[in-house]
Amino acid sequence: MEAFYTIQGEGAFQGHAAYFIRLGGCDVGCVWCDVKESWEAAAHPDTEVARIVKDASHFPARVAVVTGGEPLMYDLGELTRQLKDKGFRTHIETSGAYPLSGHWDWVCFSPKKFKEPLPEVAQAADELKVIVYNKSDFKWAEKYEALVGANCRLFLQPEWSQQEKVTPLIIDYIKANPQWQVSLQVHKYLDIP
Ligand SMILES: C[S@@+](CC[C@H](N)C(=O)[O-])C[C@H]1O[C@@H](n2cnc3c(N)ncnc32)[C@H](O)[C@@H]1O
Ligand SMILES: Nc1nc2[nH]cc(C(=O)O)c2c(=O)[nH]1
Ligand code: SF4
Ligand SMILES: [Mg+2]
Repeated sequence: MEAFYTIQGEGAFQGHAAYFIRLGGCDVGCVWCDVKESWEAAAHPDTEVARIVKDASHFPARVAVVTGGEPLMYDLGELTRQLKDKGFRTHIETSGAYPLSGHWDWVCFSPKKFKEPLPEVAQAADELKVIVYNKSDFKWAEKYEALVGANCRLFLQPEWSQQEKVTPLIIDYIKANPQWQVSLQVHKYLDIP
């Protein structure tokens, strides 16, 4: 759908320069999704994997973040192979609703109530990032905390439109459950992609 060089705004790599590769297509249907224009894969032109990787190589950072849409709707073996050949660390942002494919240095798993995630993705997660839209999402976070591995980093991220309401709840929750960290979408505050 698009690719852009920016600062990772969320989670464990927040603040690091990275090349984002956004794949079109998603049927998870999050009511608050901040890239609904990505949902319809056919609305975006196909791009050759080699073209994507060549474009990425023009920038100095060697972290590529594959996102979407839901990137695991595709077999990501070839894309990640070519990125690794060019020296990139490969990171993925996924809801975990489709089987894991590709070779990843970092898996950010953000499970959604709108489409059941697969346990194999929870097991592979390096980072669990739960979006908090209302207070029922803390129970949802705990459900997935129990499914990820022992070394998985744990983040709670306010849903953008609800941040004034839910950020104070997140702060109280993390003070009581210090294994969790807060993740803010800093690119939105910085007004960068
Ligand atoms: C647009 S999604 C694309 C990747 C994948 N479909 C997923 O949901 O993980 C990228 C990240 O943005 C988060 N996100 C989407 N809409 C959001 C919103 N309104 N507020 C906060 N985070 C949001 C998702 O949870 C995910 O972690
Ligand atoms: N700067 C920036 N950081 C991000 N982290 C995850 C994003 C995503 O949409 O997957 C994202 C994004 O869209 N922009
Ligand atoms: S899974 Fe990701 S891309 Fe799909 S609707 Fe939800 S937030 Fe948007
Ligand atoms: Mg985004």
